[in-house]
Amino acid sequence: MICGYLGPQGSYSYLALTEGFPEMTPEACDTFSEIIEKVDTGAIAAGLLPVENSTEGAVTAVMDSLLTLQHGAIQAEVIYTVCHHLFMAEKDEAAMNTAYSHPQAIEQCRHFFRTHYPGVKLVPCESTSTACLLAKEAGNGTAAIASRWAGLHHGLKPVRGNIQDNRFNQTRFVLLGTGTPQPTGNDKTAIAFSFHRDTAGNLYEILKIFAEANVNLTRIESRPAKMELGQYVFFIDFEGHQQEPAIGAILEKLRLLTRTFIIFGSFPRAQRVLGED
Ligand SMILES: O=C(O)C(=O)C[C@]1(C(=O)O)C=C[C@@H](O)C=C1
Repeated sequence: MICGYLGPQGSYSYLALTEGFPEMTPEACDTFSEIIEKVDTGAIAAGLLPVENSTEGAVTAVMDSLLTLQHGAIQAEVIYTVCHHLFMAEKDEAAMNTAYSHPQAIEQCRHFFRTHYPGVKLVPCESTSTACLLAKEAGNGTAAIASRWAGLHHGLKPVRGNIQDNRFNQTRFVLLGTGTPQPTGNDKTAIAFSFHRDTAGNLYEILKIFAEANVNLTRIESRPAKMELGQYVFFIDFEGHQQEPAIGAILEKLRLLTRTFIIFGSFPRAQRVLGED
């Protein structure tokens, strides 16, 4: 089964995919929206996407792209411990003037650079593994923030290890595919919705439905609806599976109260944390 991920090889998406789903054949993609589109059209069977990080919060590009999802559904989730390292083509710290990485990784290491390399310019690029290719190509003075695996795989020299600002740095990924996995008794459901009008108590009414059914929410986020200032799309993850009658009843009530209403899927909760070395 082919599974798309944010490439090239060595990105955290790649590491989470190969450790979490070793039976899949990884296919490198350039963007998160490309992965979603390919799953939706059936060009690939599955895709792995980072959705949130314990330090930096939501991966907003993924959330926005998920709103376009048509046929795909979340099948599973994995949690990966992200441990960043600093690499250069030649180990020459004094010459370092630029460091490339994915925007999420840059934010996860910002304090480290302010403290240790305040003069180094942090430049965002498509992924942490693209950063390795850029550092290799540019050579002198250019560094990459990436996993140890990626840096060594792309032939770079390690400069500093464990540079993330927070020792506890985990990213949660979801596996997109098609169909709905069977309930396991320990599942989560992910949805998004918007409201018809901006009126008092909208969100309260939704939260009350969950509270009265005694259903625990595991995540709540909002993103701009990108239509008008003050209009939002809400993303909620909660415990339970859409095929359980109590959860099905909640979803029906929500559908009546909302404008856009998307069920991203019901899937088993992550059982263990990957990437611990
Ligand atoms: O650039 C990568 O290595 C990715 O897989 C992307 C990504 C992200 O978007 O959050 C994945 C995990 C880390 O939090 C940093 C970057």
